[in-house]
Amino acid sequence: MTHRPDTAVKEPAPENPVRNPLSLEGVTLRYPDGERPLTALDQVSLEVEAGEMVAVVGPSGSGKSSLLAVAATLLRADSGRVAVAGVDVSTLSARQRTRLRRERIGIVFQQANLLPSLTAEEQLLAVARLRGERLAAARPRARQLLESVGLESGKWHRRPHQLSGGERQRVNIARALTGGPSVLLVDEPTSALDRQRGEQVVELLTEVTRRHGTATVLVTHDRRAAGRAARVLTMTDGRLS
Ligand SMILES: Nc1ncnc2c1ncn2[C@@H]1O[C@H](COP(=O)(O)OP(=O)(O)OP(=O)(O)O)[C@@H](O)[C@H]1O
Repeated sequence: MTHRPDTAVKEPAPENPVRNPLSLEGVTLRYPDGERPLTALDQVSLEVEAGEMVAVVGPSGSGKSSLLAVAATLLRADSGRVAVAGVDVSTLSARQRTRLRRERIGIVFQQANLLPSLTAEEQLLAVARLRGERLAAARPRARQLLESVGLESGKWHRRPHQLSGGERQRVNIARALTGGPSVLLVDEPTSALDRQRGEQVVELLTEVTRRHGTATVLVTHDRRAAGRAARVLTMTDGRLS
């Protein structure tokens, strides 16, 4: 059986993107570390526009993942302002932050953190269900997304262990796009992949950013991958330049 995407289901219109999808102003983040707290982010400011991909490079321990965690509203900044889709996240309750994250932010981690017992399609449906979507609407959208990230329809019913690393990362990206996010945060998506597959995934991210109009932040050690971004910023000891 072949699965044809329902062409009546539209992607979020990139021509009508959210204004100010992601903005960080003078953000500082400290972790408790013995006597003196460790400053992981030091007055970091960053604005990413809809349809723009910004790469963040820098040595290990410089604060790249911390930046993503703060932008994802998973960690609260000690000072400064983080706004997602124009909303200052410090004004929100924990519940409102979770909702904002579900509705506005797509997150792609280093390893594709897929649920082992679910098929590719079910990974996306599980997210749609959390968002309260009906299966009848969610299924065609899930299939459209899987198709748009280049996963062949014959593989939509495979579980993660039956997919290659590159295919898993495609499912991971499709899952992150399920809610039609304004912001896409991506942490080292190529680290588990060989060079060719890594390049394909970065190519896919540039395409997704353009087509879905996301404000994308790509954290990577890979200078070549970073070169595909509109801007490349460097993190050094918690400072972004
Ligand atoms: N939960 C934590 N508690 C205390 N210190 C932490 C915690 N998480 C990270 N750090 C420290 O904060 C600094 C920044 O870490 P972060 O993970 O953001 O760096 P990174 O640039 O993403 O590194 P890598 O490239 O190795 O993933 C490091 O010095 C790290 O040891």
